[in-house]
Amino acid sequence: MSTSAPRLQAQGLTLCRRGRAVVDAVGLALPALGAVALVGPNGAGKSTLLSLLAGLLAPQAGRVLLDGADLAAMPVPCRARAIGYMPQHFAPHWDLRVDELVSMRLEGQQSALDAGAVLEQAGLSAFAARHWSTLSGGEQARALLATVLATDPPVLLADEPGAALDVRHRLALVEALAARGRERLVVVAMHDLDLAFQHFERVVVLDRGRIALDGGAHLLHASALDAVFGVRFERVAVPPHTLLRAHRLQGAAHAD
Ligand SMILES: Nc1ncnc2c1ncn2[C@@H]1O[C@H](COP(=O)(O)OP(=O)(O)OP(=O)(O)O)[C@@H](O)[C@H]1O
Repeated sequence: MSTSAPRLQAQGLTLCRRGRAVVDAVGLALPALGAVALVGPNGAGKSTLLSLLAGLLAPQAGRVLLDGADLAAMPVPCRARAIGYMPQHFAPHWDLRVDELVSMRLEGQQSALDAGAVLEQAGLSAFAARHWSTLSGGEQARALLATVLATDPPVLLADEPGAALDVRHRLALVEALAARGRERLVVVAMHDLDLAFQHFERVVVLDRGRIALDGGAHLLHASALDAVFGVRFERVAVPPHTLLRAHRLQGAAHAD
């Protein structure tokens, strides 16, 4: 991962919900190039942190800097061009055709591709004339990601983009995102720890709103990983990788 000046930076980022900090004084420096996986148990604050980094939520304390400038003070169109955001759930108000929806999302963005080309690249041409609501969750996710990628944002923040994908498409997606990290900054919230450690050069582990671990594949061996997820991980050597097999802790309840 590059050591140049951060492209995106979180400083003391805090957001409270129902009197509890769900993102708690998070500091993070993310360079212009790199693929970062954001992992953590359910409710750890991954989606909230991504929304804060995208400027979609305003923090109660702290700030986000994009190329050193305060994101909150930046006009929304500038943010929208700089930061591509793929939400966990996307349901348009209007049930448009897939090609209409992709066209609308490309409007005003500097994309060299039109909707037809975006859908073709994603292997989704056959869905162009279908209404969005008739696509499966995985087909929607693939169309959405292809659309976001077509706008080529310097920063891409994706919230569990592979959650609805079958194993082949999930692998293709993770490989594409990791490859994109060689040219741009990509931050992906995800649950699959094996994919995160195998494909992403940096893994940020969030626990109850705080960064518990932040580093490369060596974190696989950190005992803190077991504590964060409330399981015992068996490290299984499958050269060249180490895979994690989770075992439930006997007789110990993990506090949520
Ligand atoms: N609108 C809201 N109102 C109240 N609490 C919220 C709201 N949105 C999120 N939360 C709470 O904030 C915490 C963090 O939620 P967040 O969605 O960021 O977690 P996450 O790590 O993305 O979880 P998951 O892996 O389950 O998607 C959770 O405890 C959640 O219940």
